[in-house]
Amino acid sequence: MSEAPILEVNDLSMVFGGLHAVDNVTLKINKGEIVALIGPNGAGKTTFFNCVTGVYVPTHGEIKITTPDGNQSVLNGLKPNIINEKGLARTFQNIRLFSNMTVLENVMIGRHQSLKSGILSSVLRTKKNRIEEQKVIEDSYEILKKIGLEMFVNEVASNLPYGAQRRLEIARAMATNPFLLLLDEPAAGMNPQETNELVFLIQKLRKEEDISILLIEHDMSLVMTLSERIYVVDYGKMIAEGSPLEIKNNKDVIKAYLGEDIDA
Ligand SMILES: Nc1ncnc2c1ncn2[C@@H]1O[C@H](COP(=O)(O)OP(=O)(O)OP(=O)(O)O)[C@@H](O)[C@H]1O
Repeated sequence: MSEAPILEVNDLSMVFGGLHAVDNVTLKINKGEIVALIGPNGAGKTTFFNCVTGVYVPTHGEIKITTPDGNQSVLNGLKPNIINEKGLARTFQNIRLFSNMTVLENVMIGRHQSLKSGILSSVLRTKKNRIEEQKVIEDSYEILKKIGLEMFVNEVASNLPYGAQRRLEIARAMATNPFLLLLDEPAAGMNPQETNELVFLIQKLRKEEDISILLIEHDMSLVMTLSERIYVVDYGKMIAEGSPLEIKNNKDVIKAYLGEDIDA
């Protein structure tokens, strides 16, 4: 019997006033896949992410996950922190780091949710709390090593080169121990070398950390290189789904992108 998809979104709609930002979208992600969600500006991609990660409660539809231990749950109506605890982590279109904190501290914030000590033991600095805090520091450093940012460990986040700041966001998301990572335009603003490093990093995370990835991206070369499957939305509606080759040759997609460069 084949495994259940780790994410299954059925007939999802999000209506703002009269605007159908997401209109009856169905999408699934299987374990270990790298999947892209693409579409012209304003097509509804970020709104879709916001529904899946609990920022918005969808107007209609169901969002269901199957965790690596086989537990299924419906995410509709859950708060973002609860969805994060269930194993979905995301990054945002615009960098959202704690810019005055160090690189390590930014990752530790993501990691802290795994702390089991209560507030009282944190205040009293009990032995259990001190041990957990040390573990958070060690785990956070290990994550920075995996992402290739350990050389910046004590640097203030805002001092990092742009591409490294974007990777730090991924590190912070990874600190919450996700099985599914949602990346919203991870290559936005990157130069070609930073984009190449990002491609390598995403492939490495999938391979070594046993996670799946759903990404929104306008850089078609990156999308075509990384994705096994691509979903295309336009005006909130799903207009195509397929392999990179199928999507490249799809007439509806070419029409939606008319005037935009979809050559890999
Ligand atoms: N909170 C909101 N209230 C009202 N309208 C919204 C809201 N959020 C998004 N929209 C509208 O929904 C539509 C889809 O926006 P969304 O940001 O999801 O598109 P997108 O595909 O991510 O675009 P881009 O590629 O430019 O980031 C747009 O018309 C946008 O103006």
